[in-house]
Amino acid sequence: WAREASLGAARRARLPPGDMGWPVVGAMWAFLRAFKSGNPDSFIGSFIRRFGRGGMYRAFMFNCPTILVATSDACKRVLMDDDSFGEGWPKATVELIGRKSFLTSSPEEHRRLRKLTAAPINGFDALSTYLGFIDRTVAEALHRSSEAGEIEFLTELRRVTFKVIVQIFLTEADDATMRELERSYTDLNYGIRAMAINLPGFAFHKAFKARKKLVSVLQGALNERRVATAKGILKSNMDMMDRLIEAEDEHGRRLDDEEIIDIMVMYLNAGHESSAHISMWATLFLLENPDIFAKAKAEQEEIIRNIPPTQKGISLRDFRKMEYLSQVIDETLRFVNISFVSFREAKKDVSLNGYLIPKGWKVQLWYRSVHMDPEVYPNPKKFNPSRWEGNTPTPGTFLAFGLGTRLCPGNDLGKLEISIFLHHFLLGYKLTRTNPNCRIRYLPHPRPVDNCLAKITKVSEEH
Ligand code: HEM
Repeated sequence: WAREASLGAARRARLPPGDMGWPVVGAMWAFLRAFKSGNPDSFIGSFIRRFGRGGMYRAFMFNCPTILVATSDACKRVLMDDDSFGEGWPKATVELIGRKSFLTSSPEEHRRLRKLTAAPINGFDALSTYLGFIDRTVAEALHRSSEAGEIEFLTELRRVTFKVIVQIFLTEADDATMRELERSYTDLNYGIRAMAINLPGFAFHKAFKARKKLVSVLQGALNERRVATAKGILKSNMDMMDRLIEAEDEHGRRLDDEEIIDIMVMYLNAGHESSAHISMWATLFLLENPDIFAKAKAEQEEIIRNIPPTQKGISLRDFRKMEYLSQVIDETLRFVNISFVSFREAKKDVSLNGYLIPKGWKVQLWYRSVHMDPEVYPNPKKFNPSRWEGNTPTPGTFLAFGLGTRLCPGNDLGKLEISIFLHHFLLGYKLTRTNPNCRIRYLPHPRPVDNCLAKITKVSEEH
C-alpha cells in the first residue's frame, strides 16, 4: 500500500487492475497454493476472473510491487525493450545463481560475456563438435538404465545432460567432482523459486548451502587451472572455463574468480535442468499417444535407413531431417512450460497497453499463460505436435526459450540433446512407469514427485 501511495494519485490511476494481496506476503500464498494444488493456471486465472482478460495485473510478489504480464504482445514488447526494462529476478534466484552472473550484469558486460560464451555452444560447427559425445553419452546411459532394474528416469536424464554441459564447460572434471556438483545442483534448484528465507527448514537455506559447496568445487578447479597456466602447462582443447580465464575486455581487464564462478554456476544449472525435464516429458507424451509415437518412430527409422554404411552414428544433417520430432519437442516445450515465468524490472516509467509500469517495479512475464492462451493455441490443453506443421510462430507467441537479448543461448544445444535422446529411445527402448498416476509437482519445474520411477527395457537388439 505504501509503495502504491507514493506514486501519487495521477500515476496510481494508470496502474493496471489487480490487488496487492495480504500484508507482507502479497500474492505469494495464492501463487504457491495454485502451483501446489496441481493447477498452476488457476493463479493467473484468478486475476482474469476478477479483473478481466486485459492481460496486465498488479500484485505484490517476492517482496516487491509487481506487474504481471500474461499476453504475447505485451510480453514481446517488454522483452524487446532493453532501454526500459532490465533484469529483475527475485532475491533467491540472484543469491543462488550469483550476483556476478548474467542475472545482474550491466547491459554492456552482458553483451560482451554472452558473445564470448554463446559462440562456443551455438551454430553448426559447435554443435558438430558435441554431437558425438552426446550420442555416446545417451546410448551408454540408456543401455545402463535398461540393465539397472527400477530407476528414477528424470534423475538418469539429469545425469546425461549434466555430463554434456560439464564436458563443454569443465572438460577435465573427474567423476568425484561431477557427482559432488550434480548433488549440489539438485538442492540448489529446489530453492530457486522460493522466498529468500535463510532459516533451517526453508528450501532457500538448503539451496544456499548447496551453492557454497558448488562455489568451493569450482574454486578448486579454477585454482588448478591458474596454477597450470602459471607453470606454462598448455592444453590442446580449451573448454569454457579456459575461455573465461583468458577473456579480456577492451581495457585489458580480465574476469576475477567470483565472476568466472558465477557465470559457471549459471551455465551449469541452465544447461542441464531444462533439457533433462523436456526429454522426460516428451518421452511420457509419446508413450501416452501411440499414434504420435508411431509417426515419430517411423521418421527415425527412415533416417537410419538413409545413413550411408560408412557413417558412424548420426550426423547434424540427420538431426536436421527430424522434422516431426522437432514438432514433438516444440509441443512439449509449449505444453510443459519449464520456464513458466521470467522476471524484469522497469528502469523508468513505461506506458504499456494504456497502463503505467512505474519505475523500479518488477515485471513478471507469464510465458505459461501465452502458451496456454486459446486465442494463440486453439485447444491448448491438447498435446498436438501437428499444430507446428508448416507453422512458424509469430514473434512473442512461442517463448519457451525467451526472446530478445536474453534469448536462451543454449536453445539449439538443448534441442539437439533432446532429439538425440528421443532418437535412441524411439528406436530401441520401452519404458514402464512404476506409478503412472503419480502426482505432479510444479515448482521449481513440473515433474512427477517420484522423479518418474520406471523400468527401461530394450526392444531392439541394435541398441
Ligand atoms: C530445453 C532446454 C532449455 C530451455 C527450455 C531453456 C529456456 C530458457 C529461457 C526461457 C531463457 C530466457 C529467460 C529469460 O527470459 O530471461 C533461458 C536463458 C538462458 N539459458 Fe536456457 N534453456 C534451455 C537450455 C539451455 C542450455 C542447454 C543452456 C546452456 C548451454 C542454457 C543456458 C541459458 C543461459 C546462460 C541463459 C541466460 C541468458 C541471458 O540472460 O543472456 N539453456 N533459457
